[in-house]
Amino acid sequence: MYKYMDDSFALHTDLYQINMAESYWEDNIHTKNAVFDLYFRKLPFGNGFAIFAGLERIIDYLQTFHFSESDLEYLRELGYKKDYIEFLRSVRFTGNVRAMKEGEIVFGNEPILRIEAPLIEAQLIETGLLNIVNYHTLIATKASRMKQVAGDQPISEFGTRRAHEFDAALWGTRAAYIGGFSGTSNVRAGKRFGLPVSGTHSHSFVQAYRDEYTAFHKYAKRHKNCVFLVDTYDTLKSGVPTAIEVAKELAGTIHFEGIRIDSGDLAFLSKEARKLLDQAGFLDTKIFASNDLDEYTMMNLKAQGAKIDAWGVGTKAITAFDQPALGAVYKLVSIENENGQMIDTIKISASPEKVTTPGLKNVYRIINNHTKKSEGDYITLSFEQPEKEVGLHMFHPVYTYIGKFVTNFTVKDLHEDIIDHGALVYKSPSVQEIQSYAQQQLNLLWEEYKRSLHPAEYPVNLSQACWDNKMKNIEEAKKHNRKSVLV
Ligand SMILES: Nc1ncnc2c1ncn2[C@@H]1O[C@H](COP(=O)(O)OP(=O)(O)OP(=O)(O)O)[C@@H](O)[C@H]1O
Ligand SMILES: O=P(O)(O)OC[C@H]1O[C@H](OP(=O)(O)OP(=O)(O)O)[C@H](O)[C@@H]1O
Ligand SMILES: O=C(O)c1cccnc1
Repeated sequence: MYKYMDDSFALHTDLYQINMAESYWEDNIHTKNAVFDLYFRKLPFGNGFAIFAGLERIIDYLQTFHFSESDLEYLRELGYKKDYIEFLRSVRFTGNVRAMKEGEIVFGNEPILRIEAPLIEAQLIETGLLNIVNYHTLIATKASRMKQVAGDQPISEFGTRRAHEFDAALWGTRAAYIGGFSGTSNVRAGKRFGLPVSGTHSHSFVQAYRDEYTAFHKYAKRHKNCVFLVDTYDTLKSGVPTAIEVAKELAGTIHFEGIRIDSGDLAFLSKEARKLLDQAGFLDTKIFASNDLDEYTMMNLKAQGAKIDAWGVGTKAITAFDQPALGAVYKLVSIENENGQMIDTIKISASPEKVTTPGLKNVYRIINNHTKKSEGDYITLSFEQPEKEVGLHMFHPVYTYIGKFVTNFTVKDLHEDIIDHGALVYKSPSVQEIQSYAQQQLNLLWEEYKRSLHPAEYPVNLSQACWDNKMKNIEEAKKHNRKSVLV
């Protein structure tokens, strides 16, 4: 139907990247070494932290990066010249990637990924990287807010039908699992990522058999573990009593795992349903709740004493309903000059939080040996060795008078080597490992940073050298550009 095959991700980018790349190539600066930082500025959902996700997909994207024949043909049709197109044919990602592990707890203004690569390569991958990190990290973070409320109770991911198309459903499900969900209803995600899959049944199933008694019996005939949906007609007068009746009739042949309530007053109905189940002797039969749930409704239901044991969450998690974008950015922080030396670069802005932090940098988590809790994150220039310091002066990067002197600490380098000169040097963990890594890392945080409402601001500090370098770059940028917006 369409003229071209969709057979690579190289054109999954903005046109301006292809145009800038052409100028770099024409000007013969395309092979200059460049360093870009990928980070977001502001935590989403008013949360006190975010959970990084998406690295596995990034690795795949970078490892397979190439322009296919149909990509090149299309670029020819758009009017790009033959010599540039011939050059693009050979482009692969040959640079270095240092990144946080998936499941890492991450905060604003710290590089999640650091790309060091020939300028043209680093430029061409910007849009793809941001597209991945922005969505995966947003969903993992949203899911973790719900997990905070659910505690030990399982949350099933039900969102595929409401997600923004196929990719978002598949990878969003994975991200939700990383954030703490217990499994998914998406069978493809189960197959692809090894996620636990589970399911109940729908209202249409009951409607198809007309009455609940027949529907539950038919379901039980082929399925040992039964969670009956009880709200098709009347939850307390019909759904729950019928589920109990069928479970009693089939005692010994099925496991009456639970009932699901999907409408009405979930607090009231779950409490009444619990009474009915207990009276019938089904003390271990669980009550599942679903229906447009999010962390606020879940918290409220708990506060009302709802007798809910497990949650099904779709729309509000998979679409990051209350904040649809993370706003991660990708900024050039250093580039090779005509003499082959790396020079730092800066983007100035009137708002201090938008001024970039120049230089090749590392990010460390400073863990207090006594409390085993994090004192904050510490961004240094790459030559610094904070692990060798006896004390660190950690201060706010904008309000520099806010600070502390930290001793007796352990330094955790938050970046791992992922790709080295184009070669993969990192083995992606399983999603289960990533999920438990995220939960473990949260233990490093004081509760003040983890509460879902008005959390305290976690310190993300610059080392003195990094801060001095930033100030020097600001001064130089002002000198070189008299029209600078910064006065
Ligand atoms: N006790 C409760 N406290 C707070 N929110 C609740 C409570 N019970 C249900 N909700 C939430 O209220 C929202 C709307 O539920 P409501 O009962 O108005 O519609 P509904 O049950 O979906 O109706 P429908 O029958 O059309 O599906 C849902 O997000 C649901 O999760
Ligand atoms: O409410 P969400 O958090 O988005 O979770 C997904 C919803 O999808 C289903 O409803 P739907 O009305 O689509 O189908 P059903 O007939 O199975 O209830 C399910 O019952 C959930 O309510
Ligand atoms: O298994 C379920 O109960 C389910 C799956 C997807 C959407 N809503 C419910």
